Amino acid sequence: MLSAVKNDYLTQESKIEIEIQNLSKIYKTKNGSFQALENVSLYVKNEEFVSILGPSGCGKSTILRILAGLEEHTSGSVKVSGEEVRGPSRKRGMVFQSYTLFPWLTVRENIEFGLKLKGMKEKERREISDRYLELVGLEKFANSYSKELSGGMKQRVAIARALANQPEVLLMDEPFGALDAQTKQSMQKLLLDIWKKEKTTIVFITHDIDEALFLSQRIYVMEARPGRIVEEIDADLQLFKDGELVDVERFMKMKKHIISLLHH
Ligand SMILES: Nc1ncnc2c1ncn2[C@@H]1O[C@H](COP(=O)(O)OP(=O)(O)OP(=O)(O)O)[C@@H](O)[C@H]1O
Repeated sequence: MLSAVKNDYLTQESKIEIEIQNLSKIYKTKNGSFQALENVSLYVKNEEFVSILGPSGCGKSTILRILAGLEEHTSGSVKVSGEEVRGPSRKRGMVFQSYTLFPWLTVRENIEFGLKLKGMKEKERREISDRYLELVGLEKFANSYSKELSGGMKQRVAIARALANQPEVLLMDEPFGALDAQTKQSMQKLLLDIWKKEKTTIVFITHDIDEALFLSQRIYVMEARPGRIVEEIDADLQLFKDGELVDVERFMKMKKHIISLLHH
């Protein structure tokens, strides 16, 4: 069982980008209140890819919304880059499961949206959108509208849009949850490539064990009622090579262990 932040990370070289200490969240409801999170503590190092895995309703999205500054917490401390989170910030990019592109804007305009808001000049915006269009392989669709794209393509635009703002952390809430298995797999591979190239710190929410093991360096496993972290798992174990599972035995062992935690 792990209910507190590991202490040994303080001795490691990488800087801590996200630090959550004893986070609790109580929602006010019609009939009173509902405790969604209890004493959640976790950390994410700079350039790390960390997943939060847990059953439906355990509070994964609540953690992400709090990190994004979209939801207030009841108690505890939530710091990103050393600063207490007090509201939304462009330093934290979000990618949700449902496609949140502006339908009246082209792919390029969607990617440039935040940059335009910041007052960036067109030439500079264009250079950035070109770079991210290329990164997600959508150069040919720069002038298309959201309705002309497949689900996977829309998520690629959403990722490009989030990254174009140069966030310090990328918060991803089941971004591939609505995609078919094949598209999901290719998106996972693309995301890993992007993460390696861009060196972004990523917090990834999922209830899919295979996905968490494939993508993450570390996984926080949660249980529900109230939402708590039950274990922190080191997943960075060369289970995969070039996107293919190479250590089947170890993978199955870890998967079984996580299933036992989820059914605990
Ligand atoms: N605004 C709200 N008011 C009251 N209760 C809420 C609110 N938002 C979430 N909850 C409750 O808090 C709990 C955690 O919700 P949350 O969406 O964070 O879970 P989750 O793990 O992301 O679930 P899923 O995987 O299904 O998206 C759930 O029981 C949910 O019903």
